Amino acid sequence: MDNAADRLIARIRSVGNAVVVGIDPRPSQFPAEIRGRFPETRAGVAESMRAFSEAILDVVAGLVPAVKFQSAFFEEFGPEGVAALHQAAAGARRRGLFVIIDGKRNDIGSTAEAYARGYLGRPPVSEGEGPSWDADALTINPYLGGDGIAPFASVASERGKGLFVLVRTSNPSAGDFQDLVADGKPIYRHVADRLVEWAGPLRGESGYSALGAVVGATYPEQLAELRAAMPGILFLIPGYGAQGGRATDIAAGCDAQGLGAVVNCSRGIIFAFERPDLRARFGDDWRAAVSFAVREMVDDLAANTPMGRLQA
Ligand SMILES: O=C(O)c1cc(=O)[nH]c(=O)n1[C@@H]1O[C@H](COP(=O)(O)O)[C@@H](O)[C@H]1O
Repeated sequence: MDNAADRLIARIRSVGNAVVVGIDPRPSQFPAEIRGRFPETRAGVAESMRAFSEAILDVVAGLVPAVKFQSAFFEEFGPEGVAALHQAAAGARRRGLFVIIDGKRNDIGSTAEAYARGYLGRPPVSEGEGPSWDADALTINPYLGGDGIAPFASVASERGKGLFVLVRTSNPSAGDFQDLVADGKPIYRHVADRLVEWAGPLRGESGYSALGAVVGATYPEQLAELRAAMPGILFLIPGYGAQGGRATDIAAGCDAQGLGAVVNCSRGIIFAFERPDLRARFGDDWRAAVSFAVREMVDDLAANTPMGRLQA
């Protein structure tokens, strides 16, 4: 079974950047062309989310290595929304993208097993049935400790899948609990240190583990501290763009070759057509604005972080 970190790094090398396009579909912001096509019923909005996601995937496939689907926006619309997520994730895989489902799941070990089988493995159904979700990677929450992580790590190892564990989140209240000091170090450092232990058995040929960490772009000091404390751990870095994180803040999250991190941007890319400068430039061609925003982010990261070395 191949290793998810190796697979993601191979895609990063092949496209020359480590941008993750975040698909966080907010229907009220969809282009009129898509909004006008579907009724405002639950099923209609879910259909519009599928159509919008597919259009974004058409634009970004071949430009970036990975996409991250924010499950919340799909779950909001019930079973129809979840079905739209399922179809969109399958569409991303068909286009050769590495698919991260952002569900921030976890629970007690025996329940976590079901999440792990569901998102990354196989449910107990007859052989002819495929996996339920077949994501390449899932975001998970470490609050329950080691027995909540173990089932995910075991399925990830068996099935060549990846995990991103919340270590230092990007939100304003991140420090409420994560910064509390226990036994001489903040909680996020405890999580980081345990994660390094959990990640060891999932290390791939690239030197990076399939068990990675979520570290926000909005706390650059902690990002640099965690990079030094967590060699061999891939970082999923959200917070670029709409939350204020800049490329210069992210630079310390990479290794000397420009590897070691993938950088998510959701609103800043998928709704780039709302920007007055891009509206003036591309008019109603909203896909062109999205494509421009991806290239702009790639260039920004290449110019201001070691990720420029990925283009060599
Ligand atoms: O796990 C995540 O992806 C995540 C962790 C975190 O600390 N901060 C964070 O913003 N995210 C997610 O990353 C995305 C950020 O979206 P934008 O702010 O629109 O780029 C959203 O889907 C968030 O739920």
